[in-house]
Amino acid sequence: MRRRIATRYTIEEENNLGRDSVTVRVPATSANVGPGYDCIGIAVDLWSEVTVSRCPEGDEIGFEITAEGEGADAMPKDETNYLVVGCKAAFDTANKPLPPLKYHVVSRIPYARGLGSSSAAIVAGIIAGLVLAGHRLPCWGSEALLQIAAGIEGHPDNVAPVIYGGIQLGIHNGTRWLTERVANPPGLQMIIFIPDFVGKTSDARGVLQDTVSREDAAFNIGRAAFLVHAFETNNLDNLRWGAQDRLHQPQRGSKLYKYLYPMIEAAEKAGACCAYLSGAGPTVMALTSGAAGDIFAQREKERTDILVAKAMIQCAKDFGIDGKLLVTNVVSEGARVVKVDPPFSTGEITYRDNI
Ligand SMILES: Nc1ncnc2c1ncn2[C@@H]1O[C@H](COP(=O)(O)OP(=O)(O)O)[C@@H](O)[C@H]1O
Ligand SMILES: N[C@@H](CCOP(=O)(O)O)C(=O)O
Repeated sequence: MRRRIATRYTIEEENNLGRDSVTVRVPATSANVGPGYDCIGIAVDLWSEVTVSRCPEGDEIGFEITAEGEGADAMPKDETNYLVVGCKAAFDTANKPLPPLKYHVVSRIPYARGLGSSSAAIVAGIIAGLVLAGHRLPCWGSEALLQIAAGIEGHPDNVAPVIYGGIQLGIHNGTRWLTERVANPPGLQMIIFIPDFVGKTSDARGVLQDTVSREDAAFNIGRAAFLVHAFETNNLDNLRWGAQDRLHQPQRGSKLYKYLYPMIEAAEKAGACCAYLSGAGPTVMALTSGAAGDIFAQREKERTDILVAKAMIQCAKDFGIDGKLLVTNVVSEGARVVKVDPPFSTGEITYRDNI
């Protein structure tokens, strides 16, 4: 049963009290957009939900992680799970000991496929921990949540869009992580081929050389500028050039994912604005434009998603790779609390979803 916090507290005081249970929704993300290795990422309209609750008094099981959906069996069920790592970081920040907690994940983000399941878990854990601990972070100008999350993950291209949604440009300025939102052109769709096999980011980072030539660096700088300009000006024809990369795709393509360049070529030939390796792979992401409102209400001859999807599926077949094809959108909103006990809403103020 939902308990309410006694009315002797002001709303501000009440919101800073710890909670018993919280549910956080976190989006998938597509990092390394084209040349944006370790810095440009996009939030994907595909969400997991994590509930973290304090163990009730007298509970004999104590700490527990349960999961359903994508990667439910494979994900760690001990303190190495990023949900716990994130939650612990939040309690550390609040200067409070981590209490025994129960974690339940409804996982819809494909596990270790290049769609940011690990960053989603880190951010969900941090937000859940902050709410349970009743601790508020400064955000405007200092973006403390980003500092904690990127500090754990080591790069901002997944965690920034998980937190803020949309298309994010993240850097480290030597002291702290910064991220900025880039315009999300209306009608952009994501056509995503997700192979059935796992590709761990740690392994895929291992195939990259430590140095790059001046020519390749210049190539990527120009492409990254073109990419951001294309998003900002809605000049989607330029995404084709803006998504080209020499920093990680050629290495990962030749050593790990032979289908990568043929699939990019097939998607672009079928009408995609661009295609690239999502995160560290094995997923391939194609972006198409022209979705007007709900795509199912749009005339098929005006849609490119079906042709691009078919071309990517055919390419996977040619390479003997099983997988699934998902069509979804860029999402402008990031992680959020969807349920909390006791709730934040009072008799006076009701928050979205009545949380
Ligand atoms: N809650 C979690 N969800 C997903 N991955 C987790 C979680 N906790 C720890 N991990 C680790 O993160 C790895 C997945 O991350 P990664 O290889 O970067 O792929 P992804 O692209 O899905 O983020 C797993 O192999 C696992 O070792
Ligand atoms: N910049 C990182 C991105 C990893 O993304 P993921 O979704 O595969 O975890 C890298 O290339 O290693």
